[in-house]
Amino acid sequence: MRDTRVVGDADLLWGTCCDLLRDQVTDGVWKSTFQGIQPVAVDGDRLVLAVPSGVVADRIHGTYRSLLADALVEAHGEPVELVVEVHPGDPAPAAPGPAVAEAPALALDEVDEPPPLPAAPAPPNGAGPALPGTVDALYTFEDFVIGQSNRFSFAAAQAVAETPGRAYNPLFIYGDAGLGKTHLLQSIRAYVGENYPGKVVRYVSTESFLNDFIESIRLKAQADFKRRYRELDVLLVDDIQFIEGAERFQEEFFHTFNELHARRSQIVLTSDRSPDAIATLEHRLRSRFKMGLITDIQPPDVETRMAILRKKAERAPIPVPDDVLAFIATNITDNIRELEGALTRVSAYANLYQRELGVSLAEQVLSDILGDSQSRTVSPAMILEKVSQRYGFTVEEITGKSRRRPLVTARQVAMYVIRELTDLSYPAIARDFGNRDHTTVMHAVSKIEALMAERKAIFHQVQAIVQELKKGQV
Ligand SMILES: Nc1ncnc2c1ncn2[C@@H]1O[C@H](COP(=O)(O)OP(=O)(O)OP(=O)(O)O)[C@@H](O)[C@H]1O
Repeated sequence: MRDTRVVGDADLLWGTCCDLLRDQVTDGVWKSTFQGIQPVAVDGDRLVLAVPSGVVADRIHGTYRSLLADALVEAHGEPVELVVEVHPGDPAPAAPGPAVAEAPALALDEVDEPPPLPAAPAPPNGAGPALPGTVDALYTFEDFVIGQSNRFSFAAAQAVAETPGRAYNPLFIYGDAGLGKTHLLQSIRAYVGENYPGKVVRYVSTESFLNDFIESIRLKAQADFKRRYRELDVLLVDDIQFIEGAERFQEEFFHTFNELHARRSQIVLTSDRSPDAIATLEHRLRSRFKMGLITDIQPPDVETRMAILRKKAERAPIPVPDDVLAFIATNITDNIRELEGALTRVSAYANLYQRELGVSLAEQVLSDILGDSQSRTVSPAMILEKVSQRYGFTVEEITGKSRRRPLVTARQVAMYVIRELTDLSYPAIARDFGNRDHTTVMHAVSKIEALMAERKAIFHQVQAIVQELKKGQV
């Protein structure tokens, strides 16, 4: 039983500790050991954690003992006595729903310990353990701003979430990068998770799906792979255009699709282009993609941009007046990520320096960016080079595996800037950083966003990198 009197503090302490740990372990270790841990209570300097199995408890007492102790000291300010309880099958209380987290798709060279044992018996609905406050929870239908440009896609996504497998099957949503496709997919996942606790949902990026397929062949575990992707009620596949050129995977996906469709499981696909524009898509797969409903998302008009900013401003560190939002919405026109980045910078600056947030301050903070924001194309290579110059690490170090603290910050800044200034999706960025899991990039982006409002050094580093790139100073 969770002690409700002190559990809030425990969540806070453990959440901070997780932020620190997440940067220091591989994705494999994170998922096999730390992700399923739940804070139970904190009492003075004593923290009680629930772990899903004896195996995880052993790892915490053994291999990760000092790592965890250091993170707890840093999070709490002084040493913490740790009590570990084994709670098999304890569902995550703050999980957004029973949806299955993205398949681990472990790149085996990233795992610095033997492949993990299943951490806990899965609850009947297939729920994976989830952490309070994971970035995915940000994406819900409630947070999605509806406008002319996305109304139809939103309505279709909501319809399939409300009646999975009954409305349109498959639903195929396409549109340029950064216009909200991932947001809609994650919203379906959260909605079904909340409203249909019995249904098994899987969200997966096409790259992870493909990795998983390749691994299943390598490990001769195809039966397991089939079970993971075919025994589902809802399959949500992001960025399906990456299936282009992967012939064997197209064949496999064709059979997966047919089986899911035959059992009336809902399939939702997103892509940066229509099925007809995916060049090397097998004919039979193309016709499957077109047999349900196809919707597209266009760049938002100024009212929608304004409304998106207003929504986003609810999470800003200080209130942002409407005229500042209008200034940003009129000056940044076709890229929602850049729109959000501008708001983050302006509100972070006003918060850090306790300045009144008005249009003139916004103009000042964004002056260099606004000059030619539409014209200059910034590539990931240029961003990595710039981050490398500023932090004094080589590009190989920044995209590599070492988890030394200053290097991790440089890496997270690079991920943040790439996400904001280029069209690359989370999985595509993750691939450029040594085939990491895309959730690592999501985590880095939200972490840097938060740090910009708290630490002047980080704010100025990001600001300088973005401005210099925009001015073409490579
Ligand atoms: N209509 C909207 N309302 C609120 N936020 C939005 C909307 N559209 C996009 N966003 C936000 O813009 C950002 C980019 O959206 P998202 O990642 O879903 O784009 P995408 O189309 O999946 O692009 P990519 O495939 O490149 O990742 C996210 O932070 C998302 O929450």
